[in-house]
Amino acid sequence: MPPSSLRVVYAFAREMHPKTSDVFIEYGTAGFRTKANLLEHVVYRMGLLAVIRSRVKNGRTIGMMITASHNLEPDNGVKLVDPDGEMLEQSWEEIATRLANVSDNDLESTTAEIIKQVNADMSLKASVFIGMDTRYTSPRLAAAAANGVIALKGTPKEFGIVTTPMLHYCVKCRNDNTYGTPTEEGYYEKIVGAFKNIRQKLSVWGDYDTTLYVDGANGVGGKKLNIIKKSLGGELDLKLYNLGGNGGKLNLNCGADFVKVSQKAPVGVEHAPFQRVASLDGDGDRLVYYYLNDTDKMNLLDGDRIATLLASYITELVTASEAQDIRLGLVQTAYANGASTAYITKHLKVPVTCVKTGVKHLHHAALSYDIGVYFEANGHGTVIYSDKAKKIIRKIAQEGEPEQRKAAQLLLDFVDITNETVGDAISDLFLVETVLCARGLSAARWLKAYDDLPCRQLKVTVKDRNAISTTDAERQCTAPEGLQTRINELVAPYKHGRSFVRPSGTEDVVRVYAEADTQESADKLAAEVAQAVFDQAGGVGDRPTLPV
Ligand SMILES: CC(=O)N[C@H]1[C@@H](OP(=O)(O)O)O[C@H](CO)[C@@H](O)[C@@H]1O
Ligand SMILES: [Mg+2]
Repeated sequence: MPPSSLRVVYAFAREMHPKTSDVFIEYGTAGFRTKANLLEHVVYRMGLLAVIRSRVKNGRTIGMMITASHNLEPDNGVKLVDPDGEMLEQSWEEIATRLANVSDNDLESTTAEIIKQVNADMSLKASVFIGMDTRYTSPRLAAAAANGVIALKGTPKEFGIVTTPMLHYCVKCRNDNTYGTPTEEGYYEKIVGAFKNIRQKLSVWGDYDTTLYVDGANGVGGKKLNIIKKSLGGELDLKLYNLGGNGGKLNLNCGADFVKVSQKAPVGVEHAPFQRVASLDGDGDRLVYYYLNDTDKMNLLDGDRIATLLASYITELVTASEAQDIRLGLVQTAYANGASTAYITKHLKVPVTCVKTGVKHLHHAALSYDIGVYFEANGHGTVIYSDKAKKIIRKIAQEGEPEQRKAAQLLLDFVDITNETVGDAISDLFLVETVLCARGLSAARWLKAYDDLPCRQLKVTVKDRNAISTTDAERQCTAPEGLQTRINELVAPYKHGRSFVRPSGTEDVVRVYAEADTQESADKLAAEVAQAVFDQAGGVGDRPTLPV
């Protein structure tokens, strides 16, 4: 593109999407995320970057999702999706951060530098898919994103309101047409179609009940399930709550993050004793289950439970199909409940890898297995199957003995229900429902697999959260000096005690995690560690207090 026309682009940027704040913003665990009114120039610039990225990838499609996931309504964010539907390559996060923070005056020269640095051929075509969540600030930001794409002569395609995983799926399909059709309808056809297929092969038995309550977090996931619901026939009877009507506010006292962190039932959902409820987050990429018993006690089935359920069913099918040479493994983070890790290694006898927080790390580690199941405890995860594994299973489904064929065919449906690009609440919900149905399980019986260790998460506000450094998949703290020694001293007296701290990548806080043999102990240990963080890492505001 000749420099004169680029000049017009930057003049337009200054005029239409000026940088109005000097607050430094970083491409974090899940892209840029902050107050929506600070983001317009960032999103416009990510439109520019998406075009450059598409050209570096020979014109393959890149995705842009406007969302702040489980954050409250005033926040928003943007994340980029790479051509295979995975998160943006990590080495580009620093480039994204640089471009987002330069002054309007330096935007032109910095963009030129980046084009040179990544060796982008700006004469190539570029394609960018743009999706957004239901926040009222999203349409304006999506328009800024499209303006950025057009500015560098890329072609934007706007998907309107979609879940984050739907956008990942569409990007993958656009670049690999064997995966499916790159539209919302194509997503329903593949994922919901495979669920209906598998359910016709399984009979409803035992304690499984086809009624499922859903907490939609007043976000996009519930809205999409409302569309899907009509096509499910009698296979699954969805009762949907928190669909965004009746004044329900996005993620406010509801949704997967609220349920997981507070260990409380969300508002806006009717409850019946022992009725299982699936709770989604605001952009439909996280899922947890829970039920209340007859005394209204909360029983949570989180990402660790979903991972173990899926891994054990896949193992069962792989064994029944007699597929040889398929190595299944599970990936977790330090937030995984210690009891789940023990159950996976000792009972399921499946290897476990522990990685840093953030789906990109889990996804990456899962790639080293033939079948990799990865979940964050908060319910974000999926299963990925290598080409080798798929090929072996397909062959058995066609050529195996009848019993082997049957198992392999079920496994192929299971693969098709899975959104392999990224954690997906809707796809995961259909996977969980498949396993519960196949095994005749109620939520209460599902919970019996193992007993979670009581745990607690707290947040501490400090002057600079990056003063905290960690190692060993975030389980050990290397700075500030002395903090890890203090944590070790605090943990020592507790039976089954474990605690770690790390700076959040999405909020300006330090997160504290603790588990122990009783809830009282976990709460106390978390508070003690929070105090240590406050004292030794520059706490601001009120010092955390111990539970009374
Ligand atoms: C403890 C926790 O749940 N952390 C979440 C949260 O990251 P933080 O870096 O902890 O803020 O948001 C991420 C993006 O959704 C998610 O990947 C991660 O698991
Ligand atoms: Mg999310």
